[in-house]
Amino acid sequence: MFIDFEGIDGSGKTTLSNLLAARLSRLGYKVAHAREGGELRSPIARRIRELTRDSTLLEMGPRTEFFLNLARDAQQLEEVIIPSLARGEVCISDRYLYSQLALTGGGRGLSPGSLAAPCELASQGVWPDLVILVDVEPELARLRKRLGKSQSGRAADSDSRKGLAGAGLAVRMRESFREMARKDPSRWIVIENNDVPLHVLEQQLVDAVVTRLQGRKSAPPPPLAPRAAAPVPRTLDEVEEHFLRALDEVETREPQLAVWLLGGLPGFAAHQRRLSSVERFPGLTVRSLIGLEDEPAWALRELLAEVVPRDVAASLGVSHAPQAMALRRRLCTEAPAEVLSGLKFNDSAEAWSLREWALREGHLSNVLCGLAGLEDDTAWGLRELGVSRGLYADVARGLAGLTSERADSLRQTLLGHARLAVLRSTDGLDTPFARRLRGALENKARKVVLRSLTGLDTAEAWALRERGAPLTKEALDSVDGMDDSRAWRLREAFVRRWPCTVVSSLRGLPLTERVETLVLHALELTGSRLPVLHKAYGLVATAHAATLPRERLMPRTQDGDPAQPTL
Ligand SMILES: Nc1ncnc2c1ncn2[C@@H]1O[C@H](COP(=O)(O)OP(=O)(O)OP(=O)(O)O)[C@@H](O)[C@H]1O
Ligand SMILES: Cc1cn([C@H]2C[C@H](O)[C@@H](COP(=O)(O)O)O2)c(=O)[nH]c1=O
Repeated sequence: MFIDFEGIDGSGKTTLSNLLAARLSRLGYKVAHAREGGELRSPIARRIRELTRDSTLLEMGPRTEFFLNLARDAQQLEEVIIPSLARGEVCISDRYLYSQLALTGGGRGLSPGSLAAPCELASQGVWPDLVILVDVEPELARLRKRLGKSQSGRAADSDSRKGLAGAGLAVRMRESFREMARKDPSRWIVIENNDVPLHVLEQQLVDAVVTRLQGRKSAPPPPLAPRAAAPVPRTLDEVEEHFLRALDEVETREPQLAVWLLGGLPGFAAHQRRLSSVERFPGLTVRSLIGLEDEPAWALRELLAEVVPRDVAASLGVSHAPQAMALRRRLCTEAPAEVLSGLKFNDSAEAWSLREWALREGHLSNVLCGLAGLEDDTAWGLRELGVSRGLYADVARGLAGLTSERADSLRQTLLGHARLAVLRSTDGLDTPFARRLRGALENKARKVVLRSLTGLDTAEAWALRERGAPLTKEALDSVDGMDDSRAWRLREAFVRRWPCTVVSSLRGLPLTERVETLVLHALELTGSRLPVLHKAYGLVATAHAATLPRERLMPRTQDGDPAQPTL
């Protein structure tokens, strides 16, 4: 029997397909996983995968990508799947040709009819007996994926061609997968992976598969009790209560995700939750302090500095506060990368003394990344050294914030080596070079181009946003905190398509009636689902923190004294 798992990135295919393989083996079935632990079995398929992910190959067209992906699947089929099926095994695959139909048809917009014949050729007529669509809200998939990356120490923005089109691609692919499942219900099973514990999903899956393996006419998978629709807040004042209730539920299923969702949230409620998670997840808890500079945040960082130094250093972001600099001096040996990247836009003598120390210790590439915003001779000398040593991407990262001709001329030099890093270095800048580069890469790296518009109020920026908004949410990310009428028009026009991003783009604005109406509308449209509720709470908590006196932010003991975090 051939079983294929499909779904968007981060939907849980690898997790669930591995769990199924292990359970079936324990039940005595002979099982082969064609991509155990996420690694394709065929070495040739792995090589092709590397090619499709290479972020230097921005010119790769959708047809080339399609044929490469078909080649990868054809090779897996020939080398792994067909031999396994011939041995009478249950063969499990984590993606097959359906992924290519969803990517190239739904995602990239090529006519689905034209893709059928090449897929048929690649398949040799072998199609799965059962396809399991792991369906998930794209925003939740992204949150889980980022959490997973943070926990495994992988960089959140590590470059890959994947994702460069923007998050809208996953939304379109999801629609395409759902459509395929709807049209072929005897082959496809849909497993919803939003708010059901993994062990429940695993059991549901095992039951459905064993039913088929025993030759029983497969009933549709046992439906889970339908989730009661969450009540929707009626005012912004009710958002906190709704969010905290939802967070309690997440905590029972995915405790790490519950901590991750506290990221950057100011205020008493979030701090209280950090205190209760700090013992179990000290690193994640302290990372959730990013952007916070209140007393409880400093106290927690102090407490954890020796326990999770890298996480504490990362939680400082690019803060220039004296407490941040004192912690960086303490942590530089254990966490050089985090400390040095936190020195962006920091021209103080203290920052330079940390950089000098780091150079003596051989951390040139980390120093280069932290030079953003600095134009003095020493910074330029280091950049020249970086170029001479081939550290192109690090030099490019350290050009962020610079608008001089000299900066643009270096960007031009670096373009042949590190295009995406150069593009990112133009974030928020309106220079002739930045405009040219955005024009050249708009259709090749739409996400990065749109993100680079953050805060820009130019005709070029608005035109790019208008063109990008129907395709992907990052067009809305770049209007974060803007009160401009064009920003409002975009938000109101796209709230149905990108509700989460529309809500988060309001963060930093005062809670006016217009803000309230739009946020409540987004919550209504989405049935107050967690990702939108999370963003809504972010903006409410931020607005309240900006108006409350500092001491009100301190968690208090029952006697009214400031609570001290303890381990
Ligand atoms: N129900 C769940 N509860 C908790 N964590 C989950 C759940 N489903 C998925 N995850 C987590 O989400 C992340 C993504 O899952 P996974 O790697 O299995 O997805 P995937 O579909 O294989 O993604 P990709 O296609 O990008 O490889 C992992 O860190 C996984 O542990
Ligand atoms: C570029 C891109 C691809 N996909 C899909 C389509 C492909 O089959 C797979 C390849 O990725 P994997 O990590 O080897 O599973 O992913 C996608 O979902 N999003 C993209 O941007």
